[in-house]
Amino acid sequence: MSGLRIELEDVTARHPAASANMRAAIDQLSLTISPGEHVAVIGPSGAGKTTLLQLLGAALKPSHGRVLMDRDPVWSLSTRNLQRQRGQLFYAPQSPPLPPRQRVIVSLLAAKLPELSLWGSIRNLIYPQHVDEVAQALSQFDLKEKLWERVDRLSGGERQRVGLARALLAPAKLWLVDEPLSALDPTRARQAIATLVREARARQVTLVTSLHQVNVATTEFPRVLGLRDGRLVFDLLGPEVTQERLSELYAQFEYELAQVETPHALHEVPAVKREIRVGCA
Ligand SMILES: Nc1ncnc2c1ncn2[C@@H]1O[C@H](COP(=O)(O)OP(=O)(O)OP(=O)(O)O)[C@@H](O)[C@H]1O
Repeated sequence: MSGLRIELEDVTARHPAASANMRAAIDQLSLTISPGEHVAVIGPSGAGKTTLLQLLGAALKPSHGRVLMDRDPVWSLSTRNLQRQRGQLFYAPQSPPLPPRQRVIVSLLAAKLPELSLWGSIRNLIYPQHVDEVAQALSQFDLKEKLWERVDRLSGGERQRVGLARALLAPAKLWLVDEPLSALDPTRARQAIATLVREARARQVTLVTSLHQVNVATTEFPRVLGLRDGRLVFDLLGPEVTQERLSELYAQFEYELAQVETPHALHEVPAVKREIRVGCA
């Protein structure tokens, strides 16, 4: 399966709940992402990173401009064809909405739904299939022992990694991953992103990830987009993202940049920190 080509043509977007006097969340943005490309999106809080991923995933309709997937303008497609296009995407939100009482295995199998028949989907809920495939995906994120665990008995970091492991099961040509490292300590974060990038490359899928960890973006991703106030400040190769460029992008938000761990600090992290445990039943 090869990756999806995706284009934004002069796109402006507002959230339906945003007040009328608020600036557009994405403002006149044009962009082409080639099949199989790996792109990181960085920028201060509120820059529009999540909104950009929602636009790329045809989850938010632009108020102006066009979104094209494999050259098809998605918002001109019939409902059926739009659904078919969406079936080619995998979207991992920052906090994966995993049903609390569900087993991890069932949560991962849900990612396969676009390729399963109705009967296959129902059967999977009652008698989970593809156990080896799910175990393999979990082991990539060091979670193999959690296969039959309930989702609400996982830590925040484990839930986030389960959310990422779902990508490996999805029959998708485009992975859109929103801040995948927010609940992970630096060591786990580095492992998780390396796995994501490696598996995306092996499958030739297009990967777009928003990140707060600037050093991870510039070292792991060949292309880095700098977003601020809904506008593209830069579109550069990873090594071209200099300190000056970052200072410009994060001006007045330097404290966000300061919180991002440096590659040097990464080596100093001695061990995996405890991850926050949430929602224990
Ligand atoms: N559901 C929503 N309703 C109304 N406004 C929204 C909504 N989601 C985001 N916005 C607004 O759109 C703008 C861009 O938000 P977005 O979440 O895309 O930024 P971000 O770069 O992902 O931020 P963060 O790094 O904090 O997650 C912000 O001004 C935000 O307040």
